[in-house]
Amino acid sequence: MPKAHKKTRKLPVTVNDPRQTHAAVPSASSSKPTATRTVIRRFHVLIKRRTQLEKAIQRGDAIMDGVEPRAALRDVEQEIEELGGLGAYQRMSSIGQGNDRGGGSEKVLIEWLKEIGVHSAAKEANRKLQVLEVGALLPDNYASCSSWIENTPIDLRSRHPSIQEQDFLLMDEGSNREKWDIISLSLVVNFVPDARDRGRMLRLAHSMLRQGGLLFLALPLPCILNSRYMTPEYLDGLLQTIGLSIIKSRWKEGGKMAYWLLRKVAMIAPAATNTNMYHKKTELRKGNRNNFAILL
Ligand SMILES: C[S@@+](CC[C@H](N)C(=O)[O-])C[C@H]1O[C@@H](n2cnc3c(N)ncnc32)[C@H](O)[C@@H]1O
Repeated sequence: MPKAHKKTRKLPVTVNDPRQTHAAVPSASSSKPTATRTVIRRFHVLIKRRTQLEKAIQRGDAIMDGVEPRAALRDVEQEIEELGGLGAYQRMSSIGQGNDRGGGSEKVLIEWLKEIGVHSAAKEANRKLQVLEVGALLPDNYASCSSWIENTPIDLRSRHPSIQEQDFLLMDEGSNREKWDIISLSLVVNFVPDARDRGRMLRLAHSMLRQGGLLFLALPLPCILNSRYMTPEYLDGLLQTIGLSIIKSRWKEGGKMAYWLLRKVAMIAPAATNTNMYHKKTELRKGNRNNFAILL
């Protein structure tokens, strides 16, 4: 196994990650927050563009936005490669996590689980909660809770032997149905380039949670406060339609992150709500906004 890097070592963006645990994470000061955010944003743009171009190629489009899709896809893939690929994105994200949030978002989830009594109930029942952590950059985020949480970390690209390399969207729904007590989607839904795949991700999480199970969702705040297609109220309605009821939420104006704790409840009957508004993009706000959307 490659050696863990020292805490203070600076890494160029193109260097592949060492197999890290919490103990081996570079300090937050090892990369400037603005540089980190710029690279992360560029990755999101490139990954979205890649999906659009792949779809255009599948449709057989000769031209997309004035360019030949295959040539444009090659350029996008080259730029992703030059930035260091998914490995560099993950390393930047783990640094950004420290800079922006004072640590990983699992801290928020653990705090909430204690607040709502889930932690003491699990301890009393002497039963470990089965947690599926999607998009895990480190293998040991829940190590401090090992007496009451059994965590299964997965990611598209595993950075450690204990993290399963698995696309959540490709997990077998049948064998995972109602299997999990808690699923964490922290900064994962916004990584998914396609608005319908984001909705599919939330629906799949709902299906994989046991009745009364909990979904932890974390998004960059601009996804809900500065999007043309998304507001906190819209997200609430969409989640209710899926059968996810908000029991906790946290963000502050001017902050960077938004967090929700959602409970799996029965799905709202389609007649009781206007589900159509979640099937196609509807402009909810005008002006200089981003285009983040989730569609069912
Ligand atoms: C910005 S990082 C977030 C990491 C961490 N959860 C956090 O809150 O800081 C997003 C991670 O999600 C992973 N990811 C994105 N889509 C995924 C999917 N469909 N299945 C599994 N992992 C996924 C990416 O590979 C990346 O490592």
